[in-house]
Amino acid sequence: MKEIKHYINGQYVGSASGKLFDNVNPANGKVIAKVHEGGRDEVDAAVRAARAALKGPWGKMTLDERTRILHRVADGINERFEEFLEAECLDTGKPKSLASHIDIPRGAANFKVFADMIKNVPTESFEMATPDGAGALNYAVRRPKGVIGVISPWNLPLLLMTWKVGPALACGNTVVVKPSEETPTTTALLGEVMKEAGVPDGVYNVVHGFGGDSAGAYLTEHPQVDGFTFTGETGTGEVIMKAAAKGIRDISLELGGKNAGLVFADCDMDKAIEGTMRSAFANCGQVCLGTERVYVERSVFDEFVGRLKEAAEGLKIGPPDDAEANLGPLVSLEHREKVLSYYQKAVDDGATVVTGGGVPEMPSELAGGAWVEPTIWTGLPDDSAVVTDEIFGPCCHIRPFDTEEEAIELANSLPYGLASAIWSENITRAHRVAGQIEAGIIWVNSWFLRDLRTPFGGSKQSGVGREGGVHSLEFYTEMKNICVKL
Ligand SMILES: NC(=O)C1=CN([C@@H]2O[C@H](COP(=O)(O)OP(=O)(O)OC[C@H]3O[C@@H](n4cnc5c(N)ncnc54)[C@H](O)[C@@H]3O)[C@@H](O)[C@H]2O)C=CC1
Ligand SMILES: O=C(O)/C=C/C=C(\O)C(=O)O
Repeated sequence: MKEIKHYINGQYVGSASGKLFDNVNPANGKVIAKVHEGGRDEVDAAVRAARAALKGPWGKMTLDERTRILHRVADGINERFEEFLEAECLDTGKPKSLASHIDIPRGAANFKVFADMIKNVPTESFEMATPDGAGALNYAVRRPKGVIGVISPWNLPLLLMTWKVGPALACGNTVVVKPSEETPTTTALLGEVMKEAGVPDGVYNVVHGFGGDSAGAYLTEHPQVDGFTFTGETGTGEVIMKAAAKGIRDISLELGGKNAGLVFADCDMDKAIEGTMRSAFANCGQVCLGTERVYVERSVFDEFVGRLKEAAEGLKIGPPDDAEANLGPLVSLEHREKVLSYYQKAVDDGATVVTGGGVPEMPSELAGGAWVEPTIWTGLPDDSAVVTDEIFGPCCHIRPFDTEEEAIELANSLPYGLASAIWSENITRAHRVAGQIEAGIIWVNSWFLRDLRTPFGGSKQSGVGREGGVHSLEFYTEMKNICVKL
């Protein structure tokens, strides 16, 4: 059986404890690899290697050399595209048609975009007057923050891990990555690409394991890590924030959401259906930006519900290699338990199940997989947990509204504030509503249209800080002002 090891100081190494855990293919429930579980020793070795590399060749490299190497990392991912694709789809079960358009290309782009950005974004300077009339000149310079702890989730494993590692390395930091225990493979494979691209040993380190009382917690408790970037559940974000408080380490947190889609009667209905379909069901609903609450203006409510039902029933459920499949399994049987508990709760709370609500019948070779039906509900009270909790499955609840004010109030009614999608052809209304939604990311007549230069992150309990564009540079560098008296 294949073993997945840590990548520390440029070498693949096993755990001193000899502890291994299973890496399971969620499409059929079969074990595909054994993964080494990191303990404090491995985390400590990785952090030490990262710290040494800061002082070594990486820290001494010119910006030109560093960014050329990061371009080679991106090229290396693209050259091994099929290998990354296969690995990502085995770990997650997601359709290859999806991962080949989103996950793997973005994994490569995350290195190129931030390598180019750090070379081109200027810093500030201010001339000032002084009492002696000679004046002074202030100018800011960026310096790497140091060793960054990267804790990444399982829903878009390569995409979200490199979304952090790309800018961190571009800014001259070194990293220790703790990928999700569910999806370790592409993070491990990236070590080979780093080596081939000429990234010095110790710059990119990976320690596998779980969160609490395992590699994740040991990393956040390690005093020699200078900052943490995390994507995942809000509760985990709180735990990481507490750990980072010791030693006053910086954090960037991209957390849960329960995102609202607002469909106005003046929308282009074809676009609204297509966009809501993607936002509710893409990646089997396992996207933090996804729409789990849909509010539809009453006059088009029945039409919208009918058309979304028809579209959801047209989804093809299947394994990664099925070229026609557009809905894979959930990431694990454990996660399916969580999603199915909400499917049951919806029924208990009096929902009308418009479509789905259960487990699809799959051929015998896939019967052990984490499959669920895409599901739509109407008729739930606003305080049902199905409407207030992040489910992270292929499902949404649709509720009518009567006025713009009511739609805005409903959208803002939860403690989350990650993303929202507004569907209206009245551009004045769209701007007006967008300005009032309490969320970090608003799409108008689109969803998941991503420009990597834009600020990305959540408000309220959906996150702390922004990454993307210059905001990534802000987080991954220390800005220093130098004031020169003339
Ligand atoms: N992209 C997102 O916004 C994601 C949201 N979620 C949400 O979270 C729910 C639970 O899924 P999980 O995989 O358990 O999410 P999680 O937030 O616990 O896991 C994400 C990462 O954090 C690590 N982690 C967990 N506890 C930690 C700790 N105490 N210290 C350091 N690292 C820790 C995990 O090992 C993993 O690498 C999902 O059902 C979904 O609702 C999960 C994954 C991604
Ligand atoms: O950076 C992106 O384009 C996608 C981000 C998605 C998430 O952060 C998520 O699903 O957690």
